Amino acid sequence: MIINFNDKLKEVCNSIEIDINNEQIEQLNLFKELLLAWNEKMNLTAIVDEHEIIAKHFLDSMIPAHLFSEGNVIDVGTGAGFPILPLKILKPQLEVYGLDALNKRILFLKEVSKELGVNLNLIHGRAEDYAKKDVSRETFKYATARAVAPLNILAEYNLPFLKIGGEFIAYKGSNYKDELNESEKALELLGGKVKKIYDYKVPIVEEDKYAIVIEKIDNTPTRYPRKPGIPKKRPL
Ligand SMILES: C[S@@+](CC[C@H](N)C(=O)[O-])C[C@H]1O[C@@H](n2cnc3c(N)ncnc32)[C@H](O)[C@@H]1O
Repeated sequence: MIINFNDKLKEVCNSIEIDINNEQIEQLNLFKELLLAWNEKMNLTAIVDEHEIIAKHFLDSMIPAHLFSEGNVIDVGTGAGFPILPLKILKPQLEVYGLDALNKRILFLKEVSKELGVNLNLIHGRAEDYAKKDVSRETFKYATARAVAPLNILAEYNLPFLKIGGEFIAYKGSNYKDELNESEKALELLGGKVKKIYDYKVPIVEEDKYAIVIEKIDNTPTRYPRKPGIPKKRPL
């Protein structure tokens, strides 16, 4: 099977009614090339097959882009930049932040954003620490997370960053219903409420995915997030 990346990018953008121009297509291509090249030297992603990288990283990150309008977004556990970098390329009006506990991934993203000419703010640190800081606490319109932790843990990482009315958009797989059931208490404690669930299929791999949109309806009590490691060890 031969996949034409550019055709897939156009197809996906067409289906979500977002315009994509040649410059954006070039940026996504360059990002893919840099990811493939750097991944040979350091562990950026466990997925190595190019078709899977296109589908599971790029297209999966892009399809929910229409859920974002404008404002600032923090991607918690951004890793090699998914979903935040494809989102920024598709929606340049977003002010984007990528946070990760692993510095080598942040260094990779510094290099990529420089090469692409994209303004991506990068923070090396843990969500539990960064969400306590005045500069970041309850200051974001959107928070995202993909492949980082189950939803009850993610809620404690992400909801403290949001201002009231903001949205946490969690990229999830078919296990999302169980994760949602186990997150009821966490959402209530942290000031979140499920607003909608957007379901989609990732082309090429034909995988069912779900973007869970959780609205921040109340301030998060200052005791959350708890100390680094505690949300994972003792989920709410
Ligand atoms: C499996 S990777 C996923 C990366 C990317 N979001 C994706 O979808 O490809 C998970 C990332 O989350 C980061 N991470 C996990 N817990 C974190 C925390 N508490 N604070 C910041 N980063 C965290 C890890 O360092 C890792 O880079």
